[in-house]
Amino acid sequence: MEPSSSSSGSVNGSSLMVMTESHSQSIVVQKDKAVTSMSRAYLENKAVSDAKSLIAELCRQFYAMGWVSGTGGSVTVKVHDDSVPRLDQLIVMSPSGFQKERMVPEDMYVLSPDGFILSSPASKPYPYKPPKCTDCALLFMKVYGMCNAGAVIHSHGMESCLVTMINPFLKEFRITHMEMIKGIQGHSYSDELVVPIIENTSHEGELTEPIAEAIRAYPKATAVLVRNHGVYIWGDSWISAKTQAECYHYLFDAAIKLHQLGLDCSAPCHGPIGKVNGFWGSGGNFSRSFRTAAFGLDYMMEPSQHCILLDNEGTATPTSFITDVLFPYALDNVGKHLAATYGSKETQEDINLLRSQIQDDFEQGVSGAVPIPPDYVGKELVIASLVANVESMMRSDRKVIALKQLQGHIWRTGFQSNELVGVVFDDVPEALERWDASGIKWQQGITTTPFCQI
Ligand SMILES: CSC[C@@H](O)[C@@H](O)C(=O)COP(=O)(O)O
Ligand SMILES: [Zn+2]
Repeated sequence: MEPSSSSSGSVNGSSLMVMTESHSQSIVVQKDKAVTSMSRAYLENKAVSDAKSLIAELCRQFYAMGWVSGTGGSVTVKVHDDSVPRLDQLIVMSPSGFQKERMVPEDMYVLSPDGFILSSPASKPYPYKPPKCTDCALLFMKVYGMCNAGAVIHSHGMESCLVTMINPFLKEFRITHMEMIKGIQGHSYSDELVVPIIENTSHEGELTEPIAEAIRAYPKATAVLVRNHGVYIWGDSWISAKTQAECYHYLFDAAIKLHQLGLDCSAPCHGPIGKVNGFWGSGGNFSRSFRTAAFGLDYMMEPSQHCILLDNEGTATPTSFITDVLFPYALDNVGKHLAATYGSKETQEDINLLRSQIQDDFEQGVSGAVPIPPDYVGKELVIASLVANVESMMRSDRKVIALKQLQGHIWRTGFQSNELVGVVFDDVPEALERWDASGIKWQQGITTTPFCQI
């Protein structure tokens, strides 16, 4: 095998001059005024050659799994060196247009931490093309920079492509209640895993900014799907990236198969998908999975024949508004609200409902229920015990009408006094106006919080 040669080049578009000679002891990278000297010995040390061998081995495995066939897909890892912070570690990338299962360590590129090619593979005779670093290099550098990753895998696995085609309008893949979700960094079994979907472009490099935007919008994500193309997956180390890639592919495959069975992977119960006037929705979770599609697909609705029923949480308004604003507001204001409206018919009805709920809770042994004293002990003591019960119910996220009704009244006061200001997704007002103009009926389908109108 011919030795690797050093060469000039950059994958990040900055000016660069690399001065190398095959016998020299160091490689000098001059970009603008900064000059970096890199020992040739360091570029050829064991850690670098281990990283090159690792990529060759991973590509053979990924080829066998159908992730990198037809030269598609690509892999990059950082050169592991305990003494160097991850952001300063050298980077190894696979070559472009190369049959992945036939790659050897000498075919790899070595890049500086900021994306300058420090070492290129030697040319090979016809019918090989002149060597070129992977077209994914810019994307890989972006992921390294934004996510402090240790490795990135770009897969063309069929499941990662098909899962983006089930609904061409969806901008997210969502799945929940699958054991393999635990394999994704920061997720547990019952979490909802959300993977952003970006649109494909003619050239791989043009995906760089859309991927960066998706990473900014989904800080928890460790993968981005590219519609009709494949997926980018990263992790702290090559082991983490590989493990997650296996889990992601499993979950994409599961979602496709569940869909074929008419089942919805984004609903906790994985119940039947409901068909809504020409496009698929899901039984219990239509709005979350399909919010993007729903707000864009009104041309499929026939005026006056149907009504769009909108959920609030995650559909019209971000879930974070409910969890971070509305719930804390109700918690903070329950005592104040009860004290201010204690004598009103509405609040007395709320209190009666709570009394009867708490009575049931006692009988059924629900923990956290605090006895409510009779009225004659005085308003203050009654309110104190009501507040304790409401706090306990909210901590356990109880879905009982007694709680929801009281919360609704507290939020109504908050909206009326402008202490609360509603938030809706950007596309909601425009969609509602369009539906109104087209005669399409719509309704906010809030059953448990009737007064929480945004
Ligand atoms: C089947 S060719 C696919 C390529 O155009 C690209 O999508 C890809 O993933 C691999 O790019 P490469 O430059 O060969 O590393
Ligand atoms: Zn690709």
